Amino acid sequence: MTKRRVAIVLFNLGGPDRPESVRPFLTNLFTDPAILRVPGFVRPWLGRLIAWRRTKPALENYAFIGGRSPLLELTQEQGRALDAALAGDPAIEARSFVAMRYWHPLSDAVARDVQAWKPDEVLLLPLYPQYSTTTTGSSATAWDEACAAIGLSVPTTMLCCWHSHGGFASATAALVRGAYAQARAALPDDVPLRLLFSAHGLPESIVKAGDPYQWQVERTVAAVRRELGDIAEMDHAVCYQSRVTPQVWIGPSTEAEIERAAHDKVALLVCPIAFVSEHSETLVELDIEYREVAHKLGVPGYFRVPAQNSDAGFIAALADLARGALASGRTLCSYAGARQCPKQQGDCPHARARIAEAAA
Ligand SMILES: C=CC1=C(C)c2cc3[nH]c(cc4nc(cc5[nH]c(cc1n2)c(C)c5CCC(=O)O)C(CCC(=O)O)=C4C)c(C)c3C=C
Ligand SMILES: [Fe+2]
Ligand SMILES: [Fe+2]
Repeated sequence: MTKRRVAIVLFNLGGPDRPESVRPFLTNLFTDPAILRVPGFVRPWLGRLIAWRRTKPALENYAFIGGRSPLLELTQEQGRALDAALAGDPAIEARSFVAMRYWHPLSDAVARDVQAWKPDEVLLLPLYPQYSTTTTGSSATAWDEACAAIGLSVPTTMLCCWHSHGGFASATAALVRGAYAQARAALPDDVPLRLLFSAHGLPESIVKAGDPYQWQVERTVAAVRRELGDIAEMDHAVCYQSRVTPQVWIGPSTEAEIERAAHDKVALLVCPIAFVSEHSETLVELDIEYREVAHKLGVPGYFRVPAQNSDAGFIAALADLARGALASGRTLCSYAGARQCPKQQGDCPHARARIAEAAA
């Protein structure tokens, strides 16, 4: 039997590869219409201004981790692990390609690589479990534009979201259990421990406009808690980190939850819930900045659950998602046009479904 050649395109946000890249990376981010929702004629100017103002704090953050983001290497490693997990499949020959949204490798170069590989079909697999117009939606738009520019027209499936996938939830719960055991062993018995699920924040206006991200984050938390076994009932909260604009963002903020923990005299076990790789917002914001805040406020302990990276259970979940999407056959959820998860306020029935070939 001839195997179908499937190009799996892993979407992620991307990060600067050296200090000089920080400003152009931020400019790409803040001039994206999915991020900066102002009239088109204002966006290039305002986006550049915001990027310029953000450059100094961002440089300071990246300086803590060697002046660069580890996101590309970690995503490439996930791709290699996924290819290995799918290697025994009798029906497909899968190869992963990483397409970053705001720094290299960008969609246009990746689309050319995919075209050169001559796939029979393409699977777009965002490394964002929850759909947001600012992340998955924006990457899908960039991908389509890149394909249109070079005439790449191959049947394409997109997994729009996988917030409640069982394998993803159980792999995450296993990481939580491991970190919980270490935290408990380090704490005196009479110090309670609270599990803080910390997700990337979003301006409230974007959620009010129908973005399903926050709803899906809550679904992920519920799915992980179901898998936590005997620690499922432990005190927990969901909060949002990384606010970078003056608008109102969804809350409660992670800082506010740290203050509450100090007041309640409980230790914290922080679980990043919307990132599946380590990067500046886990390694700097969670591990350095918030740890320092917790320490200053007298929180009796501060621990962190590692991001999934290439954890075997997580990669098995990605392989299961990929197989499910490819095997599901019919197009159910066309992302052409709207660029939004089709069922805005509810669960997405199409999360594992085969999605439209934009070019068809
Ligand atoms: C309005 C600004 C931003 C929105 C909205 C936003 C949404 C969003 N982002 C992620 C995941 C990541 N963000 C990362 C970096 C990053 N994000 C913003 C701004 C917004 N993000 C900035 C300015 C930056 C750069 C870093 C900084 O200046 O602090 C990263 C990668 C970082 C790395 O080190 O590689 C990720 C990943 C999600 C999931 C999300 C909404 C759902
Ligand atoms: Fe979806
Ligand atoms: Fe972000």
